[in-house]
Amino acid sequence: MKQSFKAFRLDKQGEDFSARVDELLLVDLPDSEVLIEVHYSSVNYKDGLASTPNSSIVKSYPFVPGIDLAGIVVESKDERFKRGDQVIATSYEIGVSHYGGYSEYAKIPANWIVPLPEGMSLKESMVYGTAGFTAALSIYRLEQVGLTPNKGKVLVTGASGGVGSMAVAMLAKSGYHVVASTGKESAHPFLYELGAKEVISREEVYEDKVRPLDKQLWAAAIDPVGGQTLASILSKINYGGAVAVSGLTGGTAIPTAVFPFILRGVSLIGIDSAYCPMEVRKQVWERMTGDLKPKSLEYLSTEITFKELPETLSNILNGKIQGRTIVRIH
Ligand SMILES: C=CC(=O)SCCNC(=O)CCNC(=O)[C@H](O)C(C)(C)COP(=O)(O)OP(=O)(O)OC[C@H]1O[C@@H](n2cnc3c(N)ncnc32)[C@H](O)[C@@H]1OP(=O)(O)O
Ligand SMILES: NC(=O)C1=CN([C@@H]2O[C@H](COP(=O)(O)OP(=O)(O)OC[C@H]3O[C@@H](n4cnc5c(N)ncnc54)[C@H](O)[C@@H]3O)[C@@H](O)[C@H]2O)C=CC1
Repeated sequence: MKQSFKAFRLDKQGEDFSARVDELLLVDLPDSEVLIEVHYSSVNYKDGLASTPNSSIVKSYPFVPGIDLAGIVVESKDERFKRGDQVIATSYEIGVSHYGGYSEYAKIPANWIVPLPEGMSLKESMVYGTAGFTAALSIYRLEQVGLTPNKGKVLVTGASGGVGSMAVAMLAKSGYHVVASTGKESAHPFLYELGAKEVISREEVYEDKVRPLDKQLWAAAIDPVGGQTLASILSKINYGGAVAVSGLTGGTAIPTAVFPFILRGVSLIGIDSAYCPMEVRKQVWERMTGDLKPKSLEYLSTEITFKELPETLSNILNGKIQGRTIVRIH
């Protein structure tokens, strides 16, 4: 093992903010049971937020962001893991208050680690990353309240992004009629290729007004956008349908009324990937190697290195990313 290693580190002293690749020592890492040689990480919207000077995500500096990582165990003080094991670590406090994946090495609490499922490579696990896990968890939760392909069309918003594109590909793989909504005309061929049956504009979901109830269009929706888009979706969901909301790229306030809930029995399901219980987490990761695995995972992702991180983190906040971006670390 090298004496020092590379990590993308944020620092803030007063008003001076910096984000650059630094040399770190093992003693710089937070003390945790499992030392991992990181092979891949990924770029999520939350990583973009974390890497801004006035972030609502990172509470203290210096800090290494990256909410996702996959790699090989170097040493472990916990008997559940041993040297050479291939593992995934996403969520919890990783990349939030615990040094994250943009680092050649990471020390992670054993309770936060998922063994790499059989049949999945480290690289594939990061093409999924938190975004893919969130899409899969959304499907899992919608199916728990009765969603099946014969119930009708399923809307996916923010469809060109990480959670959105993963949701389109996984739903299509499972036989759903997917309606993908995007603000980017250039993303239409990509979304059809992922398996969307229809691609619609953002305005076809929300234009400028939310009606208390509207025409019933979709059996369910996966919504990483939130805000007025979510309010509008709720008014257009079929009787007895459900919406799984995970994100806030379109805003945090939801100007809705009680009518979809009390007159159509619509359910609003909150999706949290960060503290999703380990038992459910493992089941969802297993499904991503099986029935939910899209036909071409590679097609969904772009690979970058440390060098391209600053630009990519800024681009994801500006809606300029298509699909998933993985970061090759080792
Ligand atoms: C991959 C996942 C995602 O992408 S999720 C989307 C990205 N996340 C965010 O944008 C959340 C960033 N956080 C905030 O903007 C704020 O913390 C807040 C608006 C959620 C609340 O801010 P406020 O200033 O009102 O209060 P506190 O920060 O002091 O928190 C109040 C209370 O809530 C607990 N809390 C804060 N963040 C989280 C969280 N992410 N998950 C669960 N709980 C959270 C915090 O600990 C406080 O509880 P307390 O019991 O008082 O400790
Ligand atoms: N609840 C949870 O556990 C998780 C939440 N998230 C949240 O989900 C959202 C998406 O995350 P990623 O897929 O990583 O980001 P992303 O940047 O890859 O995708 C975001 C998508 O939203 C679209 N978008 C941006 N502004 C919009 C608007 N005003 N109206 C409609 N669409 C808009 C973008 O064009 C893009 O397609 C973020 O808010 C993120 O914080 C992501 C993962 C886990």
